[in-house]
Amino acid sequence: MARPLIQLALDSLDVAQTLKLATLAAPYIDIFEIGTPCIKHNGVALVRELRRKFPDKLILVDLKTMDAGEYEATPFYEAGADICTVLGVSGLPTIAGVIKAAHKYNGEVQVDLINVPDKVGCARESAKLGAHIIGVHTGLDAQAAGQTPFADLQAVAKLGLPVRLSVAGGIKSSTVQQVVKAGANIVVVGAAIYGAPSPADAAREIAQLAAAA
Ligand SMILES: O=C([C@H](O)CO)[C@H](O)[C@H](O)COP(=O)(O)O
Repeated sequence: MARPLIQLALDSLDVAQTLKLATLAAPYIDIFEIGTPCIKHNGVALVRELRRKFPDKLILVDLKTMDAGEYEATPFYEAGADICTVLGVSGLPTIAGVIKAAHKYNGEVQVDLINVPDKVGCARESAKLGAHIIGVHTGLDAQAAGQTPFADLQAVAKLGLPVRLSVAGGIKSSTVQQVVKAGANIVVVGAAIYGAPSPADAAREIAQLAAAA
């Protein structure tokens, strides 16, 4: 398997803080995720700014699109996003719309399984439609209620779908190897990096652990 990619979730609303964190962690990060609260607050201009500052990084915009897939995602691909997310619960026509927008800009689509009741079924159908990445995701509120993404990751990985698997939801240095061994190709890390005393050291440690798993 190729080296797992590390995705840093940029979840601050503040642009200066977001750029500072991205700069500190950049040497250890493959994908910058502009988190949902951050993209809602700052909009497409932040995609352009990150693209300009980090021409060699992949940029994922965590739109979590729920409707009007092609219409909503198009300006973000146009601004330089490599990957946009769409909710699995949005349904197949919306997912297909984001895939159509991605094709126009040579981009990719991640279907986020957050709160999807039948995650295995949704992952199968999304892969059939042409989604590139399936995201197994325990959101911040579900994490606060004690949930984790580990069992769902195992269930989706077992399917052996022709897609990359991303995992998000409180991943940290003590769990990164567990998710890579379970089949994650992309490991998303937010709080364990931005909440660490040294985000750069935390990012380096997590990247090294993932590569060694
Ligand atoms: O996607 C996220 C969340 O739903 C807010 O939009 C987080 O960025 C994602 O969960 C990663 O952050 P951590 O769980 O803190 O690692």
